[in-house]
Amino acid sequence: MNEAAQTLDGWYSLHLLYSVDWPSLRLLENDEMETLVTELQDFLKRQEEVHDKKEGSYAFYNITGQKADLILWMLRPTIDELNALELEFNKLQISDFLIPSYSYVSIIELSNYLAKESDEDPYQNEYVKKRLYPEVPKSRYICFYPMDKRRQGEDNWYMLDMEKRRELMRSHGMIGRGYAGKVKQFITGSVGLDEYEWGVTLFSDEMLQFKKLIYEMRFDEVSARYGDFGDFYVGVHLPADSLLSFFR
Ligand code: VOV
Repeated sequence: MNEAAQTLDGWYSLHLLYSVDWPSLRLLENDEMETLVTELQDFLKRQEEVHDKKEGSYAFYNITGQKADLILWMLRPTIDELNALELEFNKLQISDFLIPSYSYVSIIELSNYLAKESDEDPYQNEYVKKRLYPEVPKSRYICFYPMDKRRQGEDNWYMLDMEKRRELMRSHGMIGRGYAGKVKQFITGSVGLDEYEWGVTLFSDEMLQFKKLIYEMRFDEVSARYGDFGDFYVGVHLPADSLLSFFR
């Protein structure tokens, strides 16, 4: 059997995407709208508190285009917590006006392709811990998409030997490093958990940097030959204190 990469697995991840039922929302009286928004703001405040205590993290963005209006991304140590959070969100009044458009279950993942040999327990390494249990930034923009590594005829990622995959991932990493300070990337693995194999969640203060990075990667063999992509979602940060004007 071919050698599988070893993964370090961090927080569980749930991406929830919704479209807003604007015509129904417009029918709400002002006081009803205020109650609904306050309840959602309280939910987001609880997310912020968990984030501050470093017991999880989250992101809330307004999606551009018609595929969805909102993306809520939540990270927690267990899937049970995410399951409970989704239920809590479903019971908020705002959920009566939200139409689910996509969801994605995965886990923050690091592979050992570029890891250095060491006797140290990687889960105790401070750099690794920061990546497995990350603080999601509040950058102005988000870009999220699921993807697979191709398994088609001669182009089968899973049939490449470890050394070849290592070499290819090195080249992938070098391109990514060129965007240090411009784009922050989070890779979540979902083999056996969802339809795609990885989720790519990117943050930047400049939307154009997503296009530049992803375009450059398309010419790299890992993406050019072995990448298959799902739908792309991009959006703008939606701060909790702007929600009343957003929905009204
Ligand atoms: C800021 C950009 C950036 C940087 C620095 C970066 C670096 C790295 C490194 C060093 C590693 C390997 C070790 C690890 O950390 O796991 C990875 C791993 C991975 N990546 Fe990446 N990636 C980036 C960005 C980045 C993008 C934009 C994409 C989407 C590809 C595209 O064409 O749209 C991507 C995909 C992935 C995936 C799916 C994996 C897991 C592959 C697997 O088979 O296991 N990635 N990635």
